[in-house]
Amino acid sequence: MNVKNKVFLITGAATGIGAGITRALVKEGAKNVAVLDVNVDAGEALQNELNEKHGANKVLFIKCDVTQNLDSAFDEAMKQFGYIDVVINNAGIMNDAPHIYEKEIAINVTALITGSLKAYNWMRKDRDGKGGTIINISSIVALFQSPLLPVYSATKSAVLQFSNCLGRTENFSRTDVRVITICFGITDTNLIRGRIGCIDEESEEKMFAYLQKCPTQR
Ligand SMILES: NC(=O)c1ccc[n+]([C@@H]2O[C@H](COP(=O)([O-])OP(=O)(O)OC[C@H]3O[C@@H](n4cnc5c(N)ncnc54)[C@H](O)[C@@H]3O)[C@@H](O)[C@H]2O)c1
Ligand SMILES: CCCCC[C@H](O)/C=C/C=C\C=C\C=C\[C@@H](O)[C@@H](O)CCCC(=O)O
Repeated sequence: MNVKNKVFLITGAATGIGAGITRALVKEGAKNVAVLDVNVDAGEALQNELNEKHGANKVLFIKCDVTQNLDSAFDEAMKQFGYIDVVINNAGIMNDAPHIYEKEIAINVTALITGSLKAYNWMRKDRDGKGGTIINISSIVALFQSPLLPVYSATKSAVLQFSNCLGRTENFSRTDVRVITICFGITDTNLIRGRIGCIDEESEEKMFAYLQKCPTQR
């Protein structure tokens, strides 16, 4: 994809993969990037770092919990930049613990679908838009059965299936909106550091031991 002079919105981009994508986009000549995240300190630090390096107002941090104020945060980005060419739904957590998994589904699935449909309705050329691209972040665990992360894996399979269905040729040909899914493998970010909540203690111990052996932990 040629990113030059394009406007991007990316959720969960204050740290990790999203922050890495943001850095790469501005380096490659993106016009603007709206960074949405709940982590205000990291989001503002990224905004300030990249604006100092690449020019004022290149990156705009907007505080956003994708389960609470996604709609108004997307509207704020649109108001600031006038159009969004590419929306990247990247915000995600990995925690299958009994008291957290519903939040995991809300962030990884519900908010991602809400963000995709909002972007789709903005961009579709059969509704006054000018086309665009939606990129949804899934995982390699969408593609095989991982015994240690059943809920997280289900959320990432849901992302893949939803995105592939929305992006089908029948939809693309009338809307000019491309929908792309990226299934990352293990990547060294906060997501895989420390202990990860699992469905029970046995799984949590196995997960901890597994991650200790990963090259990213060395
Ligand atoms: N790291 C990996 O191994 C890996 C592999 C495959 C896919 N992924 C996916 O990549 C995406 C990014 O994860 P990462 O590895 O960079 O982890 P990360 O924890 O560094 O980044 C996730 C970001 O999402 C933000 N976030 C969390 N909840 C939010 C909410 N409710 N609203 C707004 N922002 C919120 C966090 O503040 C954080 O900045 C996730 O969807 C994750 O599932 C990660
Ligand atoms: C395990 C880290 C999860 C990171 C999630 C991210 O989205 C990417 C994941 C990529 C690969 C994950 C592999 C997971 C494998 C484990 O579920 C399990 O199969 C390993 C077996 C360990 C054991 O049972 O002792």
